Amino acid sequence: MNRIYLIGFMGCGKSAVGRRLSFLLKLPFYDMDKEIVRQTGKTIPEIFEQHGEEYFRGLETQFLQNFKNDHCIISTGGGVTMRKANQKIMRNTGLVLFLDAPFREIWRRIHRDPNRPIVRRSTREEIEGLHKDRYRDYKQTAHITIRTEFRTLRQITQYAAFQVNRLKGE
Ligand SMILES: Nc1ncnc2c1ncn2[C@@H]1O[C@H](COP(=O)(O)OP(=O)(O)O)[C@@H](O)[C@H]1O
Ligand SMILES: O=C(O)C1=C[C@@H](OP(=O)(O)O)[C@@H](O)[C@H](O)C1
Ligand SMILES: [Mg+2]
Repeated sequence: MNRIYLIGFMGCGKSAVGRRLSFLLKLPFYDMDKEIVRQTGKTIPEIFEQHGEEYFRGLETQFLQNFKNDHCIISTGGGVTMRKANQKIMRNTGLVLFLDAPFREIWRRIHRDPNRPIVRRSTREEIEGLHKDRYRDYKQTAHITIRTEFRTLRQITQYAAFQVNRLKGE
């Protein structure tokens, strides 16, 4: 339980909250997407275009299987819960926080972002369907669900830190 994983749909705030939470809790921060970009030397869109989504999903699992650091915060990619093996690794090696943001807010944040290949190739309806399809996996993988609606990044970060300290008995 030494790691803190942030899970949730694209645009829910995993990377933004993860960075802030690492500062607040004085823990190292890793963004899974950025680690994959660093390891491959390719952007996420390039990996999708050159190797396909399934190859990218394998890189996510490899990251979780090979990652050795403890006492850190890891912001995952929004699709990491698609594989049960990934769910199991996260639940067994850390505290999993699900950032549960409303779809209309998610769409406002991501619909123009060129760095999310799944958004670029999909309609709003398809992305909303993906959000619905993945919701149960997020809930089942998480130890704690944090609803982000009507909360600022600062409030979400402080609440996440409170929950982490509460569960760690500090
Ligand atoms: N609670 C929030 N309030 C306002 N903006 C937010 C909030 N959470 C995330 N954002 C913004 O939304 C965008 C997507 O956030 P990001 O952390 O990249 O999401 P994820 O890593 O979950 O895909 C970023 O520009 C981020 O600053
Ligand atoms: O939801 C997904 O399948 C994905 C989410 C992305 O990360 P963010 O959730 O940080 O956007 C990134 O891993 C990739 O584009 C696939
Ligand atoms: Mg992110």
